Amino acid sequence: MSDRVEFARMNGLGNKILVVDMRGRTDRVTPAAAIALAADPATVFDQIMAIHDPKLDGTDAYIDILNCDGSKAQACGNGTRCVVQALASETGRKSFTFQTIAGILNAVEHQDGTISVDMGKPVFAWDKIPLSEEFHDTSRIELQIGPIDAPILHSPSAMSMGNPHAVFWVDRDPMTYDLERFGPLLENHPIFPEKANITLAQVTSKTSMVTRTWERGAGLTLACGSAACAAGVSAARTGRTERKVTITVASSPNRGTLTIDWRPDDKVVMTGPAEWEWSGTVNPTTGDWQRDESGQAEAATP
Ligand SMILES: N[C@@H](CCC[C@H](N)C(=O)O)C(=O)O
Repeated sequence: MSDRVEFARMNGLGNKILVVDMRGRTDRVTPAAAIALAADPATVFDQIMAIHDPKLDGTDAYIDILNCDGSKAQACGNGTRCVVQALASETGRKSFTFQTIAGILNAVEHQDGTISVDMGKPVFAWDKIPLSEEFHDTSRIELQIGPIDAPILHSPSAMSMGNPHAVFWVDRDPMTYDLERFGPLLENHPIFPEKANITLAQVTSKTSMVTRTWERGAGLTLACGSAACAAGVSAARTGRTERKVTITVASSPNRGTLTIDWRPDDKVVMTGPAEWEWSGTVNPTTGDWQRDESGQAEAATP
């Protein structure tokens, strides 16, 4: 087994993704490799999407997801779009089925280059999100930050999109809140035994919202796809919007957008772009890496 594999530096609305090709191997990208790659300014990333051989009939690949702190994640919407773009470019195929620790994901690349991922069904039960306290109604849980009589953020909607999310409803642009300060406090709050991704969501019409996310295991990122799904579903669930919304991700370059459609069959479909930046090789155990000389000119292979 070679000590190096191919990888691509990609992004989904600015969410920094490394797509690592682990097919044909039995080893894994180690947390140590992830931490080393995240510490290098040239390879700094939010999530690694490691593509493995399929484990289940009917699937195209098993995807392992690592945050930049080396922890595992159950879902990564922006990263999944990057994997689709990489594999579509390699194979010419347009639709794929992946297995992750959270379940099966179907995805398709459209004619215009955008990619739709069926992110599965949302989960609202308090012990499945999970929360550490019983809440009959998780669409508005007791949690606040700031002065007790004038909280800055309060009563988020909690849910799982495979991974845990809390969505705080705000009435002005999410960029005007000090999420860098509140994010770590909320991510690590004891109410979230497995921590949580923290999103600020401003509803701007029945079909549009603006979001910004502090990610579990990654901190302030430019975009988070599963958080956009959580915000879209939570907004519809609480009657703030319709079930199909356009989400402007406030922190992404040029305030990019994702479409979130919570379909009648309960599946959440996220649609948006993915972008290849450059390719190289990496040692999945140590994180030692090298950029392809001709990387800029190559097609988007993982
Ligand atoms: N950026 C991702 C979410 C990544 C996982 C998250 N940090 C977690 O630990 O749950 C996305 O686009 O969904």
